[in-house]
Amino acid sequence: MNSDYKGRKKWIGLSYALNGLKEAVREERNLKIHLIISFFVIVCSAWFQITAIEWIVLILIMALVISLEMINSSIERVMDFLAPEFHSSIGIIKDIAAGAVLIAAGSSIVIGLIIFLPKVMVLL
Ligand SMILES: Nc1ncnc2c1ncn2[C@@H]1O[C@H](COP(=O)(O)OP(=O)(O)OP(=O)(O)O)[C@@H](O)[C@H]1O
Repeated sequence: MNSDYKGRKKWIGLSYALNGLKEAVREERNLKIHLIISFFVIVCSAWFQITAIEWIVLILIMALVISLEMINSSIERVMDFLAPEFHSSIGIIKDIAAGAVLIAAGSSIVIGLIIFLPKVMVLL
């Protein structure tokens, strides 16, 4: 019975996580943009028949960007809920979270160029 409860709790936890994902996709504009870009990257990767290592690197960086964007959105909501007033400390907290997304997104552009630029050059 105890293990049955634990099993049910695990699935309930997963449904909460999926609910969070659904909410973020529905409400967060930047996340939608990241998802659309990721979709095009996947299509291009399949078209260029990239190697397994290249797939792994792209999947990791896309997952990092999307995850950080969700954490950034979560921090923004926490701050808006706890401290809706305008304050420079709140601004800095939000800016730092947005900076984390910027680092990952910037790295993803560099990785994309390293992988796809030589393949595109061959076509020209
Ligand atoms: N309460 C506040 N006090 C001070 N500055 C704030 C406050 N709320 C937002 N800001 C500033 O505005 C920026 C954007 O914050 P906002 O909560 O509007 O996020 P957003 O427009 O959804 O941004 P993002 O594009 O990162 O998702 C913050 O990074 C911060 O510099």
